[in-house]
Amino acid sequence: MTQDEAKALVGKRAAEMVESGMRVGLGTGSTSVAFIKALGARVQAEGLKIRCVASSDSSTELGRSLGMDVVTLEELPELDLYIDGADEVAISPNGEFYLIKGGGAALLREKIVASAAEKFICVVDQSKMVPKLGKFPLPVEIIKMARPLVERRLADLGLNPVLRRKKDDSGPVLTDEQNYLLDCHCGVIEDPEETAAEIRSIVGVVEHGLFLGMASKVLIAGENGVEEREA
Ligand SMILES: O=C[C@H](O)[C@H](O)[C@H](O)COP(=O)(O)O
Repeated sequence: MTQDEAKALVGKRAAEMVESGMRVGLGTGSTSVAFIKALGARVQAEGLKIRCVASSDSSTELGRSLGMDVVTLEELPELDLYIDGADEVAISPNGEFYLIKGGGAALLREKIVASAAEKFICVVDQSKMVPKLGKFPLPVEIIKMARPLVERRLADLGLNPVLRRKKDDSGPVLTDEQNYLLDCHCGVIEDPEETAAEIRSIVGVVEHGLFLGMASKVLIAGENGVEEREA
């Protein structure tokens, strides 16, 4: 199975978990695109009645293009379910899911929408499962003018921050909230709770990509189909 096939499979399985009447948070990234497409297909084929809030402008546009009712968090402040991908998933010593998110620059809105939901189901392919977080650079969203200060503080913590630039190198990536991203090449994160607290304490940091204990279920697509794991 290719990675794209795995994403399509897990996206479809997640879409099957949505019931009519639900208020649903839409994630961002390629796995979430597979989920949103599968959910849109159900809305069109079955007339599923759902209302959604999306975690990025791109997911808002995709959902609406598929005929889904995508509104703002102001209009729909409480959600039943949030479904989104991750860049890495590890299991903490006490059985919680630890995630790194933000590879698609949407971590801030993702954390906000996930926090508004009663339940967060994470959808990944097998390649995202790791024993410990940190191979994938940890994204940190920062206020633009604070960059020199935050970079220095993150470097002092040994987190090796690098400003994320556009693929064509025409300038820094801006998030939907018009902030910069620093990707921290920290290597293995031994204590994610401590790292999260250290990063959070730096003035100018808006949010970081550690989602600790937020997802209650992870759907993992692999050669044998989709495995479900509960926290
Ligand atoms: O900012 C983006 C998100 O956190 C994505 O959910 C994450 O990067 C995973 O994306 P993908 O499903 O494309 O691997």
